Amino acid sequence: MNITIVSVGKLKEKYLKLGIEEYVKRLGGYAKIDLVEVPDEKAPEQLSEADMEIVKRKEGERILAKINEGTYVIALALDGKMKTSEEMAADLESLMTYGKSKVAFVIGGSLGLHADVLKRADEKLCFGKMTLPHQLMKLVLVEQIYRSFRIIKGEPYHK
Ligand SMILES: C[S@@+](CC[C@H](N)C(=O)[O-])C[C@H]1O[C@@H](n2cnc3c(N)ncnc32)[C@H](O)[C@@H]1O
Repeated sequence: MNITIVSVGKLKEKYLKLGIEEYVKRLGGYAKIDLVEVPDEKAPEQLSEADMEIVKRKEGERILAKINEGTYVIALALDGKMKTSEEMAADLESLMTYGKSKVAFVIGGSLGLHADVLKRADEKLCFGKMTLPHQLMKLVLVEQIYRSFRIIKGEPYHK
């Protein structure tokens, strides 16, 4: 499976970089993982609704430019569907079974994802009701993708 994770903004914190690199390395035996970062749009604290829409739209256009046709898109969103790790593994396995071997996970910037990205998405996935910073979200996501492959392969993984 070819997995792309498209996220907004550059990952700066070393501890997150190291954690993500570790899981990407572990995933190497199961899937090809590409991490794509698109530039974030500068967004001052006080923005009108119209300005927020502009920021999200610009970031959204950059995200969509990185997604090829035929790719199955999973947008990470707070109003998405919550799954257990076993359900996520089963869903990834059925995507592979039905020939959907290119999957892109998309993580929004500080204002979230634009409606156009959500429209392009085949599903929306939620990791719980709490908002995580997008860079930490990326670490949690790669760990869960790794866990999914361990579950798919029936390999031991601490609970
Ligand atoms: C800081 S959050 C943005 C919060 C923004 N207010 C919103 O409603 O989307 C940045 C991104 O991280 C992802 N994210 C953060 N927490 C999440 C969660 N619990 N479940 C799924 N995605 C999450 C989403 O992709 C979100 O767009």
